[in-house]
Amino acid sequence: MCVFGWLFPSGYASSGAVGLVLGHPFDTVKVRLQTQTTYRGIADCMVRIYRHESLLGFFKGMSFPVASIAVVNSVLFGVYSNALLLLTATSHQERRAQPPSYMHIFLAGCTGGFLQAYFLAPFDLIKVRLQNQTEPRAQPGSPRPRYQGPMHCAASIFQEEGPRGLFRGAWALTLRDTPTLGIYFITYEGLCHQYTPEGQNPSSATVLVAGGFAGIASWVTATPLDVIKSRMQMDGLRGKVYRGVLDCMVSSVRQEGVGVFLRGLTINSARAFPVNAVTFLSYEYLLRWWG
Ligand SMILES: CN(C)C(=N)NCCC[C@H](N)C(=O)O
Repeated sequence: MCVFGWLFPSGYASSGAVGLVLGHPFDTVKVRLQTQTTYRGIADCMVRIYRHESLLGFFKGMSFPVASIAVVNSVLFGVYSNALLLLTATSHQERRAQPPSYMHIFLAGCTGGFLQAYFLAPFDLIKVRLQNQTEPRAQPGSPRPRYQGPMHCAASIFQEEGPRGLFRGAWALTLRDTPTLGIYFITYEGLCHQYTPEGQNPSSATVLVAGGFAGIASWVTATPLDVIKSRMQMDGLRGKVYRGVLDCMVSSVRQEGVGVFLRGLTINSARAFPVNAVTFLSYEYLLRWWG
């Protein structure tokens, strides 16, 4: 069953993409709050984006995440399923009767998170750079944004910062995703186990609720490093140059206090529920069809 993650990414593409499109406006507000200090809060940021950039401003940088979701989720869920298979020597169906230990679930989730971070890094970098462009849609005579679109952004980063530039912030992203994806899968499997009769598959309602809470639990714990990751990805563009993840943490705390680590927490959590409810529903159904 475990090759399904690599063989059937189209299921992830359609289901994951819907959640991603719905969640993108929240993601844009979160990224702006984490990297720009001019906004006074969620409402101020939303009003200013709407007034200055129109509704389209909320959807900046969306195309690459939508185009890459199938690959990123296939790596994450494929590695997770295969790691669990290696650790427990049981198939998905057998695991309903013989649930794996939480330690195995955590380790498999961390492995998935670690490996997916490298596939996600360049797409996430381009997304964050485009989301941070505050120029309204190009009109004759108006100033043009630095990046004209995702391909232009990728090419410019490649030219200006070299191939390694496309992986700016990848270390912070790996530190963010490795433990938090362990938490993600533990929360999901734990809630499904709790609310499903012995030996049965969880109902769709259980999957949606468990997936939603898994998203919230993982994003709450991921937010501090999410702030650092977003700042590292914007590094250099606005003059500040961090010497590494630790330097970024120290200088952010010095300038803005420890509260800086909570930037975007509320909006991250609100976005996490629907996006991850839909993601886990597609994961469960793909496993059952091809499991
Ligand atoms: C805390 N983290 C990094 C995660 N839970 N990641 C996996 C879920 C990713 C999903 N597409 C989302 O954007 O929420």
